[in-house]
Amino acid sequence: MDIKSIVLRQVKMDLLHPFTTSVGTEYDKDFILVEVLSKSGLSGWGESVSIVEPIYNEETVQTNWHIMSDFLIPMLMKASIQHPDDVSDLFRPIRRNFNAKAALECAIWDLYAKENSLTLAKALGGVKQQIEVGVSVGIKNSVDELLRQVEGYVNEGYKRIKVKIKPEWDLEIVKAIRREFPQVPLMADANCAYTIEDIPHLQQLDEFGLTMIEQPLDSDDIIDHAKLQKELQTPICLDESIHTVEDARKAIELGSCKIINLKIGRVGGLTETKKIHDLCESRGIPVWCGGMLEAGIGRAHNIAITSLANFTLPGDTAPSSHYWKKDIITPEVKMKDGYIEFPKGDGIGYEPNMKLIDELTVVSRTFS
Ligand SMILES: O=C(O)CCC(=O)c1ccccc1C(=O)O
Ligand SMILES: [Mg+2]
Repeated sequence: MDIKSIVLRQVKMDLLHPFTTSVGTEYDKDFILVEVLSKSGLSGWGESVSIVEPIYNEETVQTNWHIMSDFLIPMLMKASIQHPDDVSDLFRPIRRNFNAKAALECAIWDLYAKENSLTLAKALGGVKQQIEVGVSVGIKNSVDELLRQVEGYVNEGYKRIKVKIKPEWDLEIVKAIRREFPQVPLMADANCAYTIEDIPHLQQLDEFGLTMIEQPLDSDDIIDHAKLQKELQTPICLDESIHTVEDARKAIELGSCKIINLKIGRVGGLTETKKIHDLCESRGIPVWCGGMLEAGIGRAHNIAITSLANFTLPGDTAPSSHYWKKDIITPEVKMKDGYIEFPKGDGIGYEPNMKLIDELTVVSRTFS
């Protein structure tokens, strides 16, 4: 693969609705778009999931800009890349910084698929034709506000509802949702809001038939997750704790989870995502694709990876209109009866809307 230049753009978009989790509220999104241009005249695109504050993980837009500009891009420009799988090996000397690595690696994957006239899903070894879509519902000001939103999502056809929980916003809301929607596939995501002292409290969730509880305990604690899982009927799904295939292996062997949420950004790219997917498949652990409120480019990568066989649970891959007045790709991602169809075009299969991207760009830098 012959890389001619790489463009970083920091863009800013307003979210249609603020999104609140146990760690904070996002009103808008500043994030980095990566464009890798080849000598053959094609462009591959990637999007970093980092936000301005280091509250989901330790990375931010600024740390990404630094790590990409000063380390990762110089490495890429010097290397000879035969296949996108080479990129994660190339980046290995740089510790962590998973979101930064993933944004570049995703752009290389898109470029590779385009150079070989393949959809990204096909290039990744995907087999599915359409994907089931779930929705992640943030913390609200009142139970009634939450219930009316859930009702709207159920009517729109989402295949699974995920609610954000934290102490004081958990048992009451799950109970209220179950009362009105006894059958809806329901799960809860705590974003690390509990401790091992909360075992008796969390056990009270067992009676509501949740498909899983996502990341109840701290991000770097798979030991206590294993203790908790032994005391809970509800399956634990890990999100923040899993960055590598080795993390996944250890968590599975300890019994820290029964399901894994895969986020391309959190694990440093598509190659590592595939490795974790394959490991989970061989150990009987289902996976699903998480979301980080991505704009269209990141969303397109999420859709492509969800085509792999062991993504058997609905993902947080809601359509563009759930997040944005206008998305940065054409066509926008659409959902019909709770499904997203895969795009047919090469690579990510959606075209970046360059006019809109230029309008939203705060700063850009070209490396050649
Ligand atoms: O993109 C989406 O719709 C999922 C939103 C979501 O749950 C989330 C959004 C930002 C940061 C962390 C998470 C999470 O899954 O924990
Ligand atoms: Mg989560």
